[in-house]
Amino acid sequence: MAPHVVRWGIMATGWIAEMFTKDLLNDPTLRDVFDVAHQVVAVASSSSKAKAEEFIAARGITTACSAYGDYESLVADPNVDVIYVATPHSHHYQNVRLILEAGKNVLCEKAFTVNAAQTKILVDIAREKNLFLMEAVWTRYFPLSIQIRELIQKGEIGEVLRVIADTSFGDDVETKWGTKHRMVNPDLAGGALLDLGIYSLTWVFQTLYHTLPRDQRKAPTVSAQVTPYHLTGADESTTMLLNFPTSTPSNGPHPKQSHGVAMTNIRVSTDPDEKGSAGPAIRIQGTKGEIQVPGPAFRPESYRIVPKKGGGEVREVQCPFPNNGHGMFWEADEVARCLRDGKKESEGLPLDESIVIMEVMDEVRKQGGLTYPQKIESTEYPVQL
Ligand SMILES: NC(=O)C1=CN([C@@H]2O[C@H](COP(=O)(O)OP(=O)(O)OC[C@H]3O[C@@H](n4cnc5c(N)ncnc54)[C@H](OP(=O)(O)O)[C@@H]3O)[C@@H](O)[C@H]2O)C=CC1
Ligand SMILES: O=C1OC[C@@H](O)[C@H](O)[C@H]1O
Repeated sequence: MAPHVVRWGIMATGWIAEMFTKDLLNDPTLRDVFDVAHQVVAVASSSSKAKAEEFIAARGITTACSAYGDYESLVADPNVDVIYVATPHSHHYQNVRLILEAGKNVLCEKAFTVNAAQTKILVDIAREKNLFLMEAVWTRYFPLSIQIRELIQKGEIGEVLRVIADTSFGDDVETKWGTKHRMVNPDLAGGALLDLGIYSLTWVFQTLYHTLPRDQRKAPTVSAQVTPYHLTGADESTTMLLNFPTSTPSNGPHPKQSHGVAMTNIRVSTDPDEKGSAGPAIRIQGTKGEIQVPGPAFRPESYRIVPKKGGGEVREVQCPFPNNGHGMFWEADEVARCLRDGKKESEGLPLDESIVIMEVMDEVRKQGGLTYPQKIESTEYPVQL
């Protein structure tokens, strides 16, 4: 049977838009996907039409593809099924709302928005208008993540009681990021938490929360420490301790709760010598053993199942990225299947889970005194940023 083809519009022409588009153009059959396929039919740049044209040419797109010099024209294009939003997180609320108001489906880069209030409004609008909406947390859709979630659900490592996840870059922050780059610029909702901490939280949530039946998923309590970057006030280091209550009785005498330790830092690294000497970026610890995942947390290539002493051999599982892909095609395949099947959200990251994670980040920011300019925290629409 012919694959279901989804027609994509790309909003913005920066780094991740390039990576995502390359993956859309990667032949799905080379990753054993035969039921869906992708076409890039429009690209919009807020800078100029020429920039969108250059992007299309540089990606080698030879099928019909419109170039727009503003985002409004993209959302009005009747040929587009779904728009991928690749602007800085400061702009996601305004951009996604523009798309939803125009009646189109959306895949929006992480972090979904600046705060939970913005996410909730977008979710409400998508639901009211019966549109598809998904936060583009690509890591969730890797076969590696799916396998690990299934192993946990099958009880491979027993009851999971603690997860430690780190997503940290050991950068010379002043030299590498200065004050204007989106990584550290408060006007663009910069900082470690929203950019990288979301991956540590993804690991904590996809193992301790998402693996439970929906009616047993409960928001965690949070305690956090935040260190501001002295030049801009955006966070350069955030450490979070999450406590998840569980409603099911434990299989032993231990307490009915699990802990997540989610860390992010842009001055010290998960992997300082880039040889893995520091050990796994993620440890998922259960009563029968643990699963270890070498970093980076956003794009791991392997994992290890380490049974408790006497429980069997250590097993190493490699999860390569087919055809030199970046790995974003798996989330795109998920979007295509949801659209084909008439689903309005993805099971891999339901909208209510995105909201809970945004609420956790709100609480972390509150405890750490991390604020952004009112203009980008606002739920007002439309606002020119
Ligand atoms: N999933 C992943 O692995 C990754 C996700 N990301 C996420 O993607 C988003 C974009 O990141 P990235 O591509 O690295 O960023 P870039 O700065 O490379 O690109 C952002 C693009 O957004 C558009 N834009 C619109 N308004 C502004 C503005 N005021 N300032 C800057 N850019 C603007 C520009 O495109 P134009 O001029 O064409 O409109 C710009 O090129 C972020 O939310 C980030 O968290 C980033 C990296 C990796
Ligand atoms: O989402 C991301 O993942 C990859 C990192 O290199 C990037 O800074 C971040 O935005």
